[in-house]
Amino acid sequence: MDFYRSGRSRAPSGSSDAAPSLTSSVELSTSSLDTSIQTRIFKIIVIGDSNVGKTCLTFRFTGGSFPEKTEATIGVDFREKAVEIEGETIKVQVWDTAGQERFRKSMVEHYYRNVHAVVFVYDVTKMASFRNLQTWIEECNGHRVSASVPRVLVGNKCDLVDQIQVPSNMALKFADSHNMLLFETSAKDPKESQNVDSIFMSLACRLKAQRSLLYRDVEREDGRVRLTQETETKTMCPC
Ligand SMILES: Nc1nc2c(ncn2[C@@H]2O[C@H](COP(=O)(O)OP(=O)(O)OP(=O)(O)O)[C@@H](O)[C@H]2O)c(=O)[nH]1
Ligand SMILES: [Mg+2]
Repeated sequence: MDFYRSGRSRAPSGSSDAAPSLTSSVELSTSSLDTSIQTRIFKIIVIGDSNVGKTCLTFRFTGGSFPEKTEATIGVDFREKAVEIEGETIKVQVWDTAGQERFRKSMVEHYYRNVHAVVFVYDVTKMASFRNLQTWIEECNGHRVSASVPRVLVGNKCDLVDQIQVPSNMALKFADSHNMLLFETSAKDPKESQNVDSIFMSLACRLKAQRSLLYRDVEREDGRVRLTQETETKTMCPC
């Protein structure tokens, strides 16, 4: 699994296609070293039926508020947030995908390419959105997303307590059977904002712990450096 790093001249709109993987040995000038190893980027996609609240959840995490008004997402919207984990600043790049088939079909390949983690969302007040999770999971599996890519399940709109259709124990059973953590939350309720944050933070922590690219053996010669990439498993995480 490769992790993107910012400072390598790729905007979110460049998508994973434009984001070349790091090779095992990279030569950079000293001046570009600072920017190239500054920030790792984790690509997290948010998937689920239209209207379940994907845009609102990603907005809550990256912007800290609930959007007054949303429209159906067309293609994908990118939102980013820099988070600090164990002293390392990591950029969480959230791909807010479209739930409507007609707005997503040309983009699906891009969603799954080089994805680092997947957030499946359903609406706790709409049983159909929960039942459809199976289809979303099949789509994800159909795009050869590795089993090592962490996945979580999110039941949104818990503030609508009188309208809940999906019981927690049913959701928990489903999550367990797919080896996912379950978060029940609300993008709308400000008291739930920490819970929304923890969806993405738990993934970022897992990704950081799972595999870490380390740069070692920095050789400085005539203002140039050689970086050697290593992969290491880490277990420490503050989350
Ligand atoms: N009560 C309540 N409403 C919510 C919550 N989250 C989202 N909504 C509302 O649900 C509707 C759909 O939200 P979006 O975030 O646009 O849904 P989406 O999943 O992004 O939809 P697509 O872009 O079409 O896939 C909007 O009217 C939101 O205001 C929530 O936590 N509670
Ligand atoms: Mg949306």
